Amino acid sequence: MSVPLLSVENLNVDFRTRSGTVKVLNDINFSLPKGEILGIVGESGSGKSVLSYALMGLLDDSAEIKADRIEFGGIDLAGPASPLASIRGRELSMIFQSPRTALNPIMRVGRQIEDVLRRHGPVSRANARAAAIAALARVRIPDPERRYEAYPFELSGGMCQRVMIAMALSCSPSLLIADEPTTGLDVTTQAVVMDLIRELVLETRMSAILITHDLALAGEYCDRIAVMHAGHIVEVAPADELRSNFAHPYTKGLFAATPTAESELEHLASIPGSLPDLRGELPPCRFLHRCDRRQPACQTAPIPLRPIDGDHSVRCRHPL
Ligand SMILES: Nc1ncnc2c1ncn2[C@@H]1O[C@H](COP(=O)(O)OP(=O)(O)OP(=O)(O)O)[C@@H](O)[C@H]1O
Repeated sequence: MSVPLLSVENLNVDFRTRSGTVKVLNDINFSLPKGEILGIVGESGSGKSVLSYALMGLLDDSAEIKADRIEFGGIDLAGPASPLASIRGRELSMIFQSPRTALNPIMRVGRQIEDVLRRHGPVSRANARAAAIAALARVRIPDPERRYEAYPFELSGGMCQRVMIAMALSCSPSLLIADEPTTGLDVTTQAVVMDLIRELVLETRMSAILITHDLALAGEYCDRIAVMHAGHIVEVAPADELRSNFAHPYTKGLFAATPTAESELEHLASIPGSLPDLRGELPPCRFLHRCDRRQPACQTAPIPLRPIDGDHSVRCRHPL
């Protein structure tokens, strides 16, 4: 098997707060080959954004990050001399939800791209404008010379997200992390933005992590999907395998709650209960109190993510 672009082993993130330690991520393990799109899916509060911020080194000082290994392109990102700050924006890039708020409202979008190029890339002042226009053209923005001059408020939400993608890709990163990149966009624009991300991944052989609460979106655009619940990866599998052979009761619940072209609204089921409070003692299975398959053995630690078939792993004592 080829060496993955990113390997994460036993990543844990706690936050120190006035009301105690919040154990947000626990025993996170996954790897990402070159050219693959990995979806990270889970309901709100499951830890998807904290995971992406931890990988980007963007968590604030209240976060305590521990990992046995985070290796990116052969570089150790978990050690004390992590070069993360110097590769962020260049090798590792991120796009966020709400592109309009991520862009500077009083600066022309072309100049914002130029700034990124000049900060991270080998682009001279004389070439920056042409390079920024080329970056806009690459994300299929029509009439890029004219759009270079636009302010964010003059562009639609979909166009702003393309500008963000242009900025993120301007230095040809090896990994793009997209955190809910289509939130707030209408369905047609969502598809245009996701098609663009997929095309660019294929074109450049970069890898991508798509963070989303939308299992259907992940199923359509990702090669593999990791399902998160309350700070654990509870299941990971190739997208098709997950759809046809999900093994974790939480994944089953997520599928039952996900609309499809055929499903009718009244047949969608919500997942019972809510995420556990992440302060204080937590059971080894954080889904325990919501699960209709729980058994006494589910209270016995540890419950690791273990392979059940090829590239398919599950963290459950009593899988489906
Ligand atoms: N700075 C912080 N201090 C304490 N707890 C935090 C902090 N940041 C995040 N959390 C907690 O971490 C958990 C995971 O949050 P996160 O934002 O990663 O969830 P998410 O899955 O991305 O949700 P959403 O889809 O709503 O963005 C939540 O319980 C949240 O309250």
